[in-house]
Amino acid sequence: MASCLEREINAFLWLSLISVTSYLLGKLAKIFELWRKARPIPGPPCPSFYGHGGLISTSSLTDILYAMHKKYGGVVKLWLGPAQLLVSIEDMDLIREVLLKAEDKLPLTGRAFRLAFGKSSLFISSFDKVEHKRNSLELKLGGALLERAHLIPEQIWGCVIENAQSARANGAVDSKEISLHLAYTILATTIFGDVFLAWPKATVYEELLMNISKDACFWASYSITPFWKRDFWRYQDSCAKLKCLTEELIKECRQKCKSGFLWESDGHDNTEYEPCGEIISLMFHGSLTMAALIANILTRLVTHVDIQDKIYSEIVMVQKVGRSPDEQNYDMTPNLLAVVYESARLLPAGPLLQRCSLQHDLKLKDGTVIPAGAIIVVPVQLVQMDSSNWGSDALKFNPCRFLSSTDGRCIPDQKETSTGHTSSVLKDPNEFKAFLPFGSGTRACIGQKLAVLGISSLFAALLERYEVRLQPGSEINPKPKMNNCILQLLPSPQIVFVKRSA
Ligand code: HEM
Repeated sequence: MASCLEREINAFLWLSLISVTSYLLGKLAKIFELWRKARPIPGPPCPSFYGHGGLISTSSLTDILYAMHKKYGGVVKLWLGPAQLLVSIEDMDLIREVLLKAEDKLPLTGRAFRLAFGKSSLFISSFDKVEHKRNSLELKLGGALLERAHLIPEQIWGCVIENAQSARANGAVDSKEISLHLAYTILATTIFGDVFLAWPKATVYEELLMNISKDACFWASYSITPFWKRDFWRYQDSCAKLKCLTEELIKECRQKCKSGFLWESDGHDNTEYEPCGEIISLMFHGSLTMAALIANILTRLVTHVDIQDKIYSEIVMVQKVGRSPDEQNYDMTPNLLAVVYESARLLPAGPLLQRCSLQHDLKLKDGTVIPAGAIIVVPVQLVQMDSSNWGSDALKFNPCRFLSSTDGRCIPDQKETSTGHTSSVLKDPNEFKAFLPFGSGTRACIGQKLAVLGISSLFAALLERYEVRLQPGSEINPKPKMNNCILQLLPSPQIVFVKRSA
């Protein structure tokens, strides 16, 4: 009896040993396979078993990639660990191909959103799981919601500015703070409509969202969720409160407006549709990215007063012609839109676009094979400031590059202002292969149109009423830095909105 039991234990132990060993051997085989496949990709030799991790901890990844691309060409590999390969693509011919073919995203982004806001079918790794939701949301964002973003009542912006200025003794406002508030108001009013404008908890909601956005990347960076940390639970508590408020707002919207836009199930599956996580994720990503762009535009306008004056002339011109409310101002205000695009070019939302192909190796037309699971990045900040893509003034703020003019100029003159005709025509930004602030390909931003229209309508309303000036003594030479996972100009200048005379 005893020897029978002994034999069974022995058999069990052998089986366990064999399964653990084959599992480890499988893992090892995968690592060797990855090394073999990665070998032809150019890149610096690995300094240790742990790869180039040490290099990355001492300087910014963008700076490292700049040096590596200069030395090794348009495709470069770096090892972040023995089994973690990063491949950076700077070659313009390959970028669009990669962004089209590499359909998945890194799991970390999805993790940050899931940890903060719960289940969402947007901002997740696998393209297969996100494809349907992307398509249906893109339709909604490009239809009725786009119109709402364009038609936000202009008086709202007056109230926002006046309240912000009166809260400060010297009347100057911090450009980053006001931009966050403006972006949040555009997006929330677009998504929730008039219900949001009358909602008494809008300020509390904004504070919670902004506080959470400061910590989201930090808590998601833990590979094991830090349940033992008190601050983590405080963070989770704020996330739960935000979720409750969102549910409350959605409920109110459902009651007050019969046709919701984002919170209706599109009938794709029979499972109960849960819009909360999705709406908070959109509010989170949209508010932060739009705020960064608004702050950037404000900084450009106070430092390029001539351009600000020209945009004002353009807006006056549009008023003279008479703008109908359902008209989208794409062809009416080319100079304003050129400023929006040029600001987005010089300061994209993040320094890198990231992708991966979870299941399959990626074969590119130049013969490069990127192994499945490798982290693929496009150093968008480098690409958008590269003189070989943008000419010798690539580092300069020059909105004219997005304009073509029948007479060779790009800004309206006195005569055009009085007649109401402009000779400037906005070029399609997609004509520029190296213009990627909203990404490109299968996982490109689906909010691009909404963001551009919302922001240009905002600036049309603001500049019509106010002149934006730099507060004397405020720092005007900010450097782009990563803040809450978004590239921003820090420190943000103090600005004053001076009311124009009637
Ligand atoms: C200035 C504002 C914005 C910027 C600069 C921006 C930028 C980006 C970028 C760079 C990506 C990744 C693209 C890629 O990997 O190819 C992205 C993804 C995304 N954006 Fe935006 N975005 C902005 C506003 C918005 C808004 C207002 C919305 C919606 C309300 C939105 C919705 C999305 C969604 C859903 C994705 C994820 C797409 C996916 O993973 O499949 N974005 N955005």
